[in-house]
Amino acid sequence: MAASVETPISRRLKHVRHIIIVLSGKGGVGKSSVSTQLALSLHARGNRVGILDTDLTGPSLPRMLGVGRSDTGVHQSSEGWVPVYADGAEQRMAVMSVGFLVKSRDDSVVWRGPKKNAMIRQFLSDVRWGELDFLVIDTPPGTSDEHLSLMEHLAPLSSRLSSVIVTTPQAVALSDVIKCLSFTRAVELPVIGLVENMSGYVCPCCGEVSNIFSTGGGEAMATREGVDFLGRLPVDTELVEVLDDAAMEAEAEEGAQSSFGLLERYKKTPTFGLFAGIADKVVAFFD
Ligand SMILES: Nc1ncnc2c1ncn2[C@@H]1O[C@H](COP(=O)(O)OP(=O)(O)OP(=O)(O)O)[C@@H](O)[C@H]1O
Repeated sequence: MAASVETPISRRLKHVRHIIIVLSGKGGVGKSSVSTQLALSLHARGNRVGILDTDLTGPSLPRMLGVGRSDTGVHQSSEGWVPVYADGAEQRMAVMSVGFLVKSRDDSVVWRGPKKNAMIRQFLSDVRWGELDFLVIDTPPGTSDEHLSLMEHLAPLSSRLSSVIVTTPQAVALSDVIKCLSFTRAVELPVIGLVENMSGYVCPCCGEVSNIFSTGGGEAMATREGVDFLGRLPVDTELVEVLDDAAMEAEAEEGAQSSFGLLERYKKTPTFGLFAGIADKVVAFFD
C-alpha cells in the first residue's frame, strides 16, 4: 500500500490517531451493532471517537445511535460538513452517515460504483472530524465497491489503519470470514481480531447461556488463520431494547441533534461488561 503522499483526505484526517474498519463476511451478523458498541466502549474510556457509516444502501448507525436526521441536511460550515453528535455527554461522539443526507429515512439509495466512491471520498475529505483518538468505520457486508474505495482513499494513512472482523458462530458465516480475511491480506490491512457475535443466548431470568447455534467456531477459525480472537457476545435482549429505543429516539429527533443518554443506558446492558474485554484487546493492539 502506498503511503506518505499528502491528499485532501490525509490533511483532513491528520489529527485522527487510529482508524478501525469493521468488516463482516455476510450481512446481519451484527457488524453495525459491534461498530456501535466498539465506538461507545472506546468513548466511555475517555477517548475522542468518531463513527462513520459507509453502508450507503442500508445505513443503520443513525438509528442505532439514536440520532435524528437534520431537517436541512448535514450542516455545512466554512471548514466542511459538521458531523451529527450522538449523546449529550460532555464529550460528544461525531457520527456521519448517508442516513443523514437522504430526504426521508425510508428512502433507499441506489447508486453505482462511481457515485458510491465519490460519497465515501466526501465523507473522508469534507467532514470536520477534528481531533480523534479513534475513527470507527462501519462497512457494508462482504467486500464490495465501498471497501475498495475506502482502501484507495485511505492508502496515504495506511500506518493508522486496522480492522475488526465480525462473525456469528454458524458455518456459513464462518466460510465468509475467510473471504474477508483474504481481502485484508490482499490490501495489507492489519486485523486486530475477530469478534463472534450472537454466540449463545443469555436467559434474562437466570443468566444461563444456551448455545442456539454451534459455538467456538470463531475462536477455532481465528487460531487457524493466525488472527486474534477478541471475544464472543451473546444475544442480549437488553441491548435489543436499548437499540430499539434508540431507533425510536432517532425517529423523534428529526431536525435536532440528540441529547439521548444512550451511553448511560448502554452501560447498564450485560453486553457492555462483556465488550470491555474486547475493547481492552483493541486498545492493547495499539500499545
Ligand atoms: N449481540 C446481540 N444481541 C442481540 N441482538 C443483536 C446482537 N447483535 C446484533 N443484534 C441485532 O441483530 C440485528 C442485525 O444487527 P446489525 O444491523 O448490527 O447487523 P449487520 O451485520 O450490520 O447487518 P447489515 O448486513 O444490515 O449491515 C439488529 O437488529 C441488531 O440489533
